[in-house]
Amino acid sequence: MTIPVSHTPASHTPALALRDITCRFPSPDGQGTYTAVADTTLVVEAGEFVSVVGPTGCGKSTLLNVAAGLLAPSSGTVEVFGQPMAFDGSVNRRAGYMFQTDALMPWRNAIGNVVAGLEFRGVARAEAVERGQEWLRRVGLSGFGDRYPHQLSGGMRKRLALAQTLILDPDILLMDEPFSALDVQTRQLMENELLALWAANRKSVLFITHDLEEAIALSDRVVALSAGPGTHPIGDFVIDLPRPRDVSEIRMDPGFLAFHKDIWNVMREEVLKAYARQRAA
Ligand SMILES: Nc1ncnc2c1ncn2[C@@H]1O[C@H](COP(=O)(O)OP(=O)(O)OP(=O)(O)O)[C@@H](O)[C@H]1O
Repeated sequence: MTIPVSHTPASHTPALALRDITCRFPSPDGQGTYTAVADTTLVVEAGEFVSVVGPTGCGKSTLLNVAAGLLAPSSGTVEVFGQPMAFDGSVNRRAGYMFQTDALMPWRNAIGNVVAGLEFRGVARAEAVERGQEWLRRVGLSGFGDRYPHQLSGGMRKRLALAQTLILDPDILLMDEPFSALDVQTRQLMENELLALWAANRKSVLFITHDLEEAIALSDRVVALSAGPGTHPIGDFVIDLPRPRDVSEIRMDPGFLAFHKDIWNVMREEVLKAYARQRAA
């Protein structure tokens, strides 16, 4: 007998759905509360690459932390593939993370870093190493397995961190300005590598960046946020530029320039507001 698992086709269930999220923090003077994010709904469909852009300090990382299960919103709900997130101290187990600063362990060599997550999950050493070598190959680091993080360049460390995240085969990738510390050329190489890996095995991606060009070059959709307080989406743009994309070539595409103009028109005032507030603080 065949038991139906679900009546809802998987493609109709978003990978990630943040609904009516508000996040308040104690205000810096300790006298009241600061509403960083207000009534924000953000949905990432299965297999979709969504970038969130917004002025500095607007609440991008706050939203990512909510999606990761690391921060309980003051109000609102989060669903991961249709399952409500409990915010009971457990993180979003369907997600892998990549932050601005990588999470490499300096005392482990490259292969040791790549397999760490598998080992924590109880995968036998031999199998973990075999899969780790395969991932080092995929990110162009075969032959570097015995190097320690300090012996690798910034770009190599990023590729290692990417392998460390992807080896666990997360359904959702949460990325917070992962390439912002890299020089422009290395950054574009990494962005292309990320797109190639994503195209090979469509994960759902929520990518935070303050760089509008990076957002347009990578994404299926770009969500622009207002300045804080009370940050909320002010624009949602479907980026229907052709794929596969080369991030440096796509920047010359007239369609790219049109998206840049449209989104920047929406963001300009918010960026100026955030800048003025930071100067006044
Ligand atoms: N744990 C916290 N306690 C108090 N205030 C916080 C906390 N986390 C974030 N904030 C405030 O919420 C606002 C949004 O911060 P967040 O880091 O999410 O912004 P961001 O858009 O990621 O910034 P950036 O572009 O500079 O990385 C800021 O004003 C920040 O000071």
